[in-house]
Amino acid sequence: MKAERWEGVYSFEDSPFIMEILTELRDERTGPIAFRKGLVKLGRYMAYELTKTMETERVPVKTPLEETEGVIVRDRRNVVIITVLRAAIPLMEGLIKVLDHARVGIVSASRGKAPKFEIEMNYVKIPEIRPEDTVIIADPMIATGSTLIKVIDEVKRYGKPKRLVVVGVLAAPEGIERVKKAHPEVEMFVAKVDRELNDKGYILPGLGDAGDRAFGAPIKL
Ligand SMILES: O=P(O)(O)OC[C@H]1O[C@H](OP(=O)(O)OP(=O)(O)O)[C@H](O)[C@@H]1O
Ligand SMILES: O=c1cc[nH]c(=O)[nH]1
Ligand SMILES: [Mg+2]
Repeated sequence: MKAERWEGVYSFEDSPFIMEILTELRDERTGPIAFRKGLVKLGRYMAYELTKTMETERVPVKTPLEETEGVIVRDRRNVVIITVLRAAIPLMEGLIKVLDHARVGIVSASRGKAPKFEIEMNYVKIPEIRPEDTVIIADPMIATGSTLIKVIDEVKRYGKPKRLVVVGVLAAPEGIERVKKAHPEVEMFVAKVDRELNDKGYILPGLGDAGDRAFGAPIKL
């Protein structure tokens, strides 16, 4: 895990396994089945990395032979995962394999076209957020940051957690800047910080439209 140039922002370029998964996700030849599987794998591995930043507790444990000392990851018991539709569905599936006690919130967020990138958010189901909770917002792409800012604004209405963490695949520097400006306390864990955005708001080199790659492009009726 590598600290980025923004406080509380981390990437995983030093993890060959995460970089291999990212490479497969980027590859235009990767179809939806492998793309979804890649997101699940990445979610699981990033959750495992996240547990290294969580509070632990030493506990007594009795083996069949004698008593010894064990460990529990205390914070793992108090997790809320917020899944940002659509592309975060497989990412959440991976995260919850490690963070299996998690309560889950679902929000829809659909980004409009450039240059306004208005966010439509019309489905919001979020559980109560308690002071001991680590809230993990799962969204694979942080591009302009507009989606994330709107989701965090909404999440904060449900309570003040111990930690507010974003788990994503790729982030653009512009998006990180905007999110950190709006919500400085947010921590961000992404596989990689990419170069820039193009004029349509896509991350470069990126992986394309994460929702479409995972589930197929929707049609307008
Ligand atoms: O940082 P931003 O510029 O706001 O863009 C990022 C958002 O774009 C994608 O969602 P999209 O709106 O394409 O919805 P989808 O997952 O349904 O395709 C992605 O999953 C993020 O939620
Ligand atoms: O590159 C991008 C930017 C926003 N949303 C995506 O799915 N991909
Ligand atoms: Mg999309």
